[in-house]
Amino acid sequence: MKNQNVVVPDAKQGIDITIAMALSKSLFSPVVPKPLPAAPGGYFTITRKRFTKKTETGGKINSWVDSMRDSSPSRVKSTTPLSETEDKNSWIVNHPSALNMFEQIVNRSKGKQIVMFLDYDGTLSPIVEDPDRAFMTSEMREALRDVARHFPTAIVTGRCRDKVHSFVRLTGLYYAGSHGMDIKGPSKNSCKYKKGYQGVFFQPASEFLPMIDEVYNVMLERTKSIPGAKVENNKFCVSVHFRCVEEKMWAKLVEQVRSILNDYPKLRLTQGRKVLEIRPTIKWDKGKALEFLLESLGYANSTDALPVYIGDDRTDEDAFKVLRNRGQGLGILVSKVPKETNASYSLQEPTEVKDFLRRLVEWKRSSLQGPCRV
Ligand SMILES: O=P(O)(O)OC[C@H]1O[C@H](O[C@H]2O[C@H](CO)[C@@H](O)[C@H](O)[C@H]2O)[C@H](O)[C@@H](O)[C@@H]1O
Repeated sequence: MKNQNVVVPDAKQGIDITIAMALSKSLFSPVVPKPLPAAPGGYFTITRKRFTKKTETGGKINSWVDSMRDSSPSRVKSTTPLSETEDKNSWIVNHPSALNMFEQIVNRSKGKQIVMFLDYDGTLSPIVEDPDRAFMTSEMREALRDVARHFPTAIVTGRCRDKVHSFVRLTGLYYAGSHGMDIKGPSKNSCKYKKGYQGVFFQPASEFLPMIDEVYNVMLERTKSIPGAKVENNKFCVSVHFRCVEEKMWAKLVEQVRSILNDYPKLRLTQGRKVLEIRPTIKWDKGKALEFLLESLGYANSTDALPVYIGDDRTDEDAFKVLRNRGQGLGILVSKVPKETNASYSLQEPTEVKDFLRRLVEWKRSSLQGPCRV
């Protein structure tokens, strides 16, 4: 065993690394983030100790495989046994539909600048089997384009930034790829949000690039014998998809990932929707990316902004948590089923996200026109 704590990063060290890298890598970013508080990671992470013990004692690998079955945040657990309908009812009371609560939401934005943060997969595009074909509808693109015309807007995704850009195909937005480890703002000319804007570019994990490339190639090789497994190079992280892998092969897949982690102690493992993600141990996630972007926009500690974050995945919980802890802004979880979440509102699926975005634009347009005059 080379390393004992691959998955749970040393928070203090992570912050130091992040800041040191921000300062030392001569990034073209005009914005260097202040040290951020070490919030607990919101990932589903498996400590190396637990992972190893269970796999090496044989047979216990099932517990890991069990967790793979439930790739999204776990369903709400209650101490009082509730029927499924009651469970769903109480959840929806606590996480009402953002469409039904639209008036309340825009009322909260009075006198504030709404800043939109949107996850990609499962939020702007429906979940599909082939990650390379997770396209947005043209209606969604239109709604997103209109939103970005009226509000500062960022796409925050686990995907490689270039890939998500090729799906979204819109300028004038911030793109935060690789779970926020690759942030690029709009070009100077296409940015309408900030006076004197000089561009934003931030890659807190840049030193991991060669390692991630290596791991991607090794992982490709090691998963060749597992039908349906797909390995995706997301630049600062590697995704190992098991959506199309037969369940009986999951244990083998986990073994392959585990052997990689043994060889690369500076990497950790997290889990998304039917996907295992190998990423650097630095303390950086979608929540940190959200804070960084708010700061870049000039809303670091400001009460003048209302950040709205919409996402469907476990990794989006880091951003929901940041909003909850700041007591500012609102998180909207995209889900058809009750899930444990730090979000305050819900939407069922990407089509509802599109409706919400459209309503925001309509509301903004009508508020710009002001009251009707006769
Ligand atoms: O942060 P996100 O934008 O939600 O990205 C997270 C991962 O999304 C993609 O995988 C997921 O969507 C695929 C297409 O619908 C689906 O086939 C897969 O099962 C999902 O996990 C993407 O391919 C990953 O690289 C992202 O990390």
